[in-house]
Amino acid sequence: MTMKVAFIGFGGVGQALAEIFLKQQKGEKPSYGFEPEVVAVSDIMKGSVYHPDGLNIKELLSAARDSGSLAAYPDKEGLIRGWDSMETIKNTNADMIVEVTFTDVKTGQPAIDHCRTAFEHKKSVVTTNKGPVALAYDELSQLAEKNGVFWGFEGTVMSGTPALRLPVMTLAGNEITEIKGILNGTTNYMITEMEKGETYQEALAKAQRLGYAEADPTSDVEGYDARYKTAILANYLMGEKIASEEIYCRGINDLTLEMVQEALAKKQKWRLLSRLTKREDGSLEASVQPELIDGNDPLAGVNGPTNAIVYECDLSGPIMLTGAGAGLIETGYSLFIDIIHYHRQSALTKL
Ligand SMILES: NC(=O)C1=CN([C@@H]2O[C@H](COP(=O)(O)OP(=O)(O)OC[C@H]3O[C@@H](n4cnc5c(N)ncnc54)[C@H](OP(=O)(O)O)[C@@H]3O)[C@@H](O)[C@H]2O)C=CC1
Ligand SMILES: N[C@@H](CC=O)C(=O)O
Repeated sequence: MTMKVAFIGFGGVGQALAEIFLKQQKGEKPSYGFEPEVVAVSDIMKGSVYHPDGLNIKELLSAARDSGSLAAYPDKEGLIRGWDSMETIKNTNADMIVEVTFTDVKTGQPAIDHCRTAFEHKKSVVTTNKGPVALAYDELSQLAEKNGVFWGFEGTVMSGTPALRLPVMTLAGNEITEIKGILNGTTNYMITEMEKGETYQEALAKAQRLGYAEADPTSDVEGYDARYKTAILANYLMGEKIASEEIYCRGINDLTLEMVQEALAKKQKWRLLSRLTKREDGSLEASVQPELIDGNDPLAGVNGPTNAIVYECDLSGPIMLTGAGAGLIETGYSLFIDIIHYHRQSALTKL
């Protein structure tokens, strides 16, 4: 089955998913029941192209990478240029919108409007953008359901590591009473580099070069990115509504090389930890802050952009999941997981 896809935003993560589609087209990956046809890309700086019969993925990637502009994408009869994100969502024949614009930690926009418009036009969405899930989960999930379309957001927490689908699907039947984890790749990478002797600024610059950091890295270092992910876990996994701003939040911006080295000398480590605990009355206590942990703690062994999460379950006991927390291919893969699940789900409902 052909799936017509439109990319809204075409930065590192969007391009990584396009690479995976290219592998699928070349037969280097199985079809998993669908053939992706990229019909549109709309990016605020790189420009926009649309062709109802599909675009050439290799040429899209070359244009974006070699010249930084889709103006370099070859002309073809029927090609439309210049549609902004909303025009692309509303007017193209795409049935799957890949929303991969930047995460805005204050308003969640324009991504919330992108999702809302897609659902109102009966188009499915996969996204790695944390804003819509952290700030508008109830409204958007109801809108998607009302319009009979799919909304996937696995990559919003721990990129390609299935931190959302694993507890919902595989740990079904448990009550999750507590979650703790390292949920930001940039800061964990920075702390690990500081353990090796790099300064805070050197470590941040490297994390940015490697594609781990947000467009505005203040979100990473001041803890807001981890706070968003903590809100997503609360809303989606623990069934308790908690607004992102209700979560106590302190980042790693006060952590110095000396503090990190001093901890190491005492066989301890600093880690930016997110915590969610269910109180007796069912409400949640939530925080994000740097914590000093013992060198023997399993979370102390989680290094670099790798993240980890521990789910305290009433029946199975604690389950720890560890894997990539950031990274372009890994996050592009998270979108691919969502799309595969969407196709499996659609196939089942047709039975
Ligand atoms: N990188 C990672 O490891 C992870 C990223 N994420 C999330 O995935 C999303 C994408 O990340 P990433 O690809 O790394 O980020 P990038 O900054 O590389 O890409 C975002 C792209 O969206 C474009 N854009 C911004 N606003 C608009 C708009 N209104 N309409 C169309 N395009 C727009 C940007 O344009 P320009 O830059 O030219 O202004 C840029 O090309 C983010 O929300 C991020 O939080 C989630 C998990 C991990
Ligand atoms: N900037 C984020 C990217 C993934 O969400 C991080 O470093 O974790």
